[in-house]
Amino acid sequence: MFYDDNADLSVIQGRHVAVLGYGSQGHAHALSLRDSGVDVRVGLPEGSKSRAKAEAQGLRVVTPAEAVEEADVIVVLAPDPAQRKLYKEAIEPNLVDGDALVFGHGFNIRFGYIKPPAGVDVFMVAPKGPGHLVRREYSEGRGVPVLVAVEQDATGKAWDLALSYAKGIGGLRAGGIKTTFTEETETDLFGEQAVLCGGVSALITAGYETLTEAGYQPEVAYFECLHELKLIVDLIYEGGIAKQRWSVSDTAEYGDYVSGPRIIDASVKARMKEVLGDITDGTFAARFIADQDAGAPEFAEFRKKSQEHPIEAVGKELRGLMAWVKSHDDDYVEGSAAR
Ligand SMILES: NC(=O)C1=CN([C@@H]2O[C@H](COP(=O)(O)OP(=O)(O)OC[C@H]3O[C@@H](n4cnc5c(N)ncnc54)[C@H](OP(=O)(O)O)[C@@H]3O)[C@@H](O)[C@H]2O)C=CC1
Ligand SMILES: CC[C@](O)(C(C)=O)C(=O)O
Ligand SMILES: [Mg+2]
Ligand SMILES: [Mg+2]
Repeated sequence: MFYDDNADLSVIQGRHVAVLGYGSQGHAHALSLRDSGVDVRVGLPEGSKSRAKAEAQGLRVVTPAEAVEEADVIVVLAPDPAQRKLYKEAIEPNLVDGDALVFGHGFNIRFGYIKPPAGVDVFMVAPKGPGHLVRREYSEGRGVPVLVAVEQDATGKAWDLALSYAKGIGGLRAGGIKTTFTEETETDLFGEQAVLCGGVSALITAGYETLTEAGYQPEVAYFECLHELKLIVDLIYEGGIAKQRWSVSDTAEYGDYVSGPRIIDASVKARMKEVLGDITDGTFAARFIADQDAGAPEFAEFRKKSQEHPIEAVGKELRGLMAWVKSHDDDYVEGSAAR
């Protein structure tokens, strides 16, 4: 594990950084690096709706090509499917030997959509958390753990720079782990699909549907299967699964042992292995990129269907009645997954 004492902030402070993209991760990296005393400019296309936000937050915005030309550390934080074209059009023509190309996730390198030239450093600092929380934690003096990998060390100094960058966004306050682009990409895609996003969303929805279809009140089902999850996860975050079992009733703990494995049984684990297989052999990446290249019709349909689920309407109403449950993010539009 790497912590703040293992990195020298002056390394990244001595470079010129271009953050391309100002979404979930882009705004967090750009603002936290700026607050860590680093020279940062943001690269966004003319007409990008993020331009006004970055400027309002005190950052200088230029086009991606101008940003790459000015800088010697180029951070690729546009959406994964947009990175290939961004690289071809704005990054590759303006890269010079000695520059560093930085990623927040290894997708485009792991699946071969981007192939950097030999003379540049290529590294990754991948926060293990959503960008809005990466920024929130940094601002509150804490951090989100990061995975750090060097794919290409052209200058012989890529590790020092990568760790310095990780310190600049607050990642080494929480801890950094050395990894590879392959390990980060495959575990990250698996985690978000099987557990953190796909698995949890499907579990919540199935629980809610089971209760409401049996005639229980939707509001009771929402509190039981969604709202209380945060309170339970807070205990797991603080003290592992054991602490959750320490706080819940013996009735709940016994029911956990009896019924948990009936829900998440060996067949679920077998399907998790299939999901991991689709990730490692490139099936998932190819399906995602093909849909994006076709204008994302499958993605749009998935989003529409999930946003129309009754759990979202019930949740909106109930959250509106709890003054303390409010979004920390001014630009979040209630009920929409789109950024
Ligand atoms: N979201 C997360 O929390 C995490 C993301 N990552 C990784 O970080 C990277 C960025 O993901 P994320 O933050 O979700 O991305 P977002 O979807 O939030 O990125 C959107 C931003 O990118 C801009 N953008 C879109 N196209 C371009 C382009 N061609 N050139 C420059 N900017 C562009 C958008 O501008 P506009 O407003 O005009 O659309 C917007 O500012 C990915 O590699 C992802 O896997 C890693 C860990 C967690
Ligand atoms: C869990 C989703 C994630 O991998 C993340 C926030 O870490 C992502 O790609 O957004
Ligand atoms: Mg992740
Ligand atoms: Mg991810």
